[in-house]
Amino acid sequence: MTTALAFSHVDILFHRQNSKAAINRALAMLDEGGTREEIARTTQVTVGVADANLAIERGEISILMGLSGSGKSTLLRAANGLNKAVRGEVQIGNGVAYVDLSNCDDDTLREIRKTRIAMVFQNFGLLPWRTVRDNAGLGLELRGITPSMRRKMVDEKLELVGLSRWANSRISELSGGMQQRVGLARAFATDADILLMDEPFSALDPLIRRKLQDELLHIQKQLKKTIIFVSHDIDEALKIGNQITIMREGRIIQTGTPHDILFRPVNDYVGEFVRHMNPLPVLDAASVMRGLDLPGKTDDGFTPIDEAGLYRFDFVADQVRHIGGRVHAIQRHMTVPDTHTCEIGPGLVQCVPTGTSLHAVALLRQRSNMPVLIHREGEVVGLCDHGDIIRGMTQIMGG
Ligand SMILES: Nc1ncnc2c1ncn2[C@@H]1O[C@H](COP(=O)(O)OP(=O)(O)OP(=O)(O)O)[C@@H](O)[C@H]1O
Repeated sequence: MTTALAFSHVDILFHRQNSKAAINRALAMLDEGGTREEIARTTQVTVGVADANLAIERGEISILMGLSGSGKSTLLRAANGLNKAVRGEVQIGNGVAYVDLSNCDDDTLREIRKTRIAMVFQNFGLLPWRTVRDNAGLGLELRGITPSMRRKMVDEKLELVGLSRWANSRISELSGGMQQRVGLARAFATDADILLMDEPFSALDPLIRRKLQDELLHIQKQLKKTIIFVSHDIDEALKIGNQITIMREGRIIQTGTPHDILFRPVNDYVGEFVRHMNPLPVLDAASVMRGLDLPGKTDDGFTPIDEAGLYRFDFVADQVRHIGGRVHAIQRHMTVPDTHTCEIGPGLVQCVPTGTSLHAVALLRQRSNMPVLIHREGEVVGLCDHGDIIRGMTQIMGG
């Protein structure tokens, strides 16, 4: 069971007096295809979310995107029961069974909110007079975690965001960007496995924002929480999301990977959203690689890997050989390599998983000065040389 949270045919409607009759009338109109405006005019009911279906896998970052009023926050708040679905189910999984948040009793809901889900708001609501450690531990304190346990949990997270030596400083002594990092540490310090983030970075200047996105990805790599993240910003969504959902007027228009949203938009509305995006960060090795003939398609049992035919891959010995006889060892990365930290010697052939970004592949090509091999679960399936990288980029950019 890998789904952490699933919305199934969820309708969330608002009526000032919470009139059942008005809401039922609005539901009937929804079913007949009535628009939000028609429903509001006839019944005074606001359609927050209509017929939302979305499954979020454990350990993924799922982004809700859309224009103002499209229903992002309303759907997010249904994930911790702050908004109740008037119809449909919001299922939260615990690895064994699912609980329907819109129909469970108050004790169950309270327990789930206390142990499973944490909400992170814009600017994180830090308390300036408290220390960094006490701010980062606020959520744990509210949950009644003991001071010694709290300290251990918080100090680990402060280390992850590089703020260990500021633990005893007051928030007001920190720069804006550092304060936001305390907020991130706090979000991740809770023992909740699901984080709901409502535009946490939206008020920040672009440079700090990009840095915090990097921090978020860095922490997430280690902690693997399930995150639902509301954003207005398609660049942010494509950078940090494993899954992106585009909403319009309360309805989900498309859900998919960043690649799907960018290259397979379901309609012009989604297409317009991504039209001005730079697609490069989303391209991965699999989208540009050349398939390798394996093994021994050639007379001598080797497969050429560069365009000039100087280097050949020996599938059996797991080596690359120059036609002059020189052997080049292969450095296999079983997970996507971090190009900031990994050392690449010239002449050492890099072999990376299919999900490695084109940007990383291009860097590895440049630093090793050798074509880059691509593997799927350990089996070499393709390669990227200069020509493949450039061809991939120009095709995507419409060249
Ligand atoms: N508690 C509420 N009572 C009445 N209407 C509500 C309530 N919460 C949300 N709405 C309405 O539901 C619709 C969706 O709002 P929501 O806040 O989810 O949009 P959003 O996409 O998050 O917008 P933004 O990006 O501006 O935050 C809007 O028409 C809003 O006015």
